[in-house]
Amino acid sequence: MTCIEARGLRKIHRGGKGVQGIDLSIPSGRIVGLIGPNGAGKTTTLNAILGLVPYEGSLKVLGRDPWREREAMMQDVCFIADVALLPRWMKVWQVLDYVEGVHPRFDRARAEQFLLKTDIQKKARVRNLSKGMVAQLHLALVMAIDAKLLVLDEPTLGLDLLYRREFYITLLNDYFDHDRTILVTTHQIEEIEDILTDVILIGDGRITLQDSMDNLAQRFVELKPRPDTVEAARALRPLNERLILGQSLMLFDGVPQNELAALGETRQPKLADLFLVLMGQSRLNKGAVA
Ligand SMILES: Nc1ncnc2c1ncn2[C@@H]1O[C@H](COP(=O)(O)OP(=O)(O)OP(=O)(O)O)[C@@H](O)[C@H]1O
Repeated sequence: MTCIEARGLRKIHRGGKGVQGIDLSIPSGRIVGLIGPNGAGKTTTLNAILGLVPYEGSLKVLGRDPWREREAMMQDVCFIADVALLPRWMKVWQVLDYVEGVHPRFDRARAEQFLLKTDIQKKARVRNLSKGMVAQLHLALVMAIDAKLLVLDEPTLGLDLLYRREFYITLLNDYFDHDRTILVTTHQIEEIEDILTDVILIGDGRITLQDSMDNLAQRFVELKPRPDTVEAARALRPLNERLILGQSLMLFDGVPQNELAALGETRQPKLADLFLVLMGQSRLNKGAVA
């Protein structure tokens, strides 16, 4: 089943920036990273998916139109924004009471069970919790909601490395299953690349790449050619070549791995390196057109 389907999705803000007409197809049961530089259009895309802004084009989330059927759609959707905003004056047990009161799919016992694994006291006020604890509390609330789609916009912003790691591990172990879909944006690509099943790269409101991590691993190969094979490797038209300590490192798209292995050392590129090359290229192409 398809979780999110967009055709020609367009949301232009005053000033001309925004999302310039994108196609998306996200099947259920995937963990998808929406990745792009500052101002790329990630939050605008998420806002359209969450039915928070009107848009042009067609968009279906869990079979519904988010703008016209937001209330029904949100019964199956959960969202964590980049700032874990919880009322600072509330005590933790009051937060639990509140969510229990407003969300039909909230399992309070499950949230409390999760909180037991943290240092968060139920009688503590939100304002006295550390940033990491607020994120843990937020996560406890979200994980106790039986949603089909979880949308996370920079969920670990401002957290230290330990909290960030714990956040994703908990999410994977205690929340994700194959009926659920997670859509996450983050600038910390290295930290999520191992948990993603799919990647969407977005830049200047346009999609540069949309593929599964498995396909990316097949498609893209990094090669450190031997000195005597550098020219032969260049003839295979790498997407990019850079020098590391005087040695050439090339990135290829769609050249068979065994062909490249004959020319030197090959490895799978890190998502962050792929991002830098593809985003750099889309900027260069834009420059060429302009
Ligand atoms: N309400 C608005 N009015 C005018 N321009 C806006 C508005 N919201 C966003 N923009 C512009 O649209 C573009 C996309 O913004 P968006 O917030 O979607 O990017 P983003 O990829 O989430 O960026 P970041 O990683 O910095 O959060 C940016 O150039 C931004 O300045």
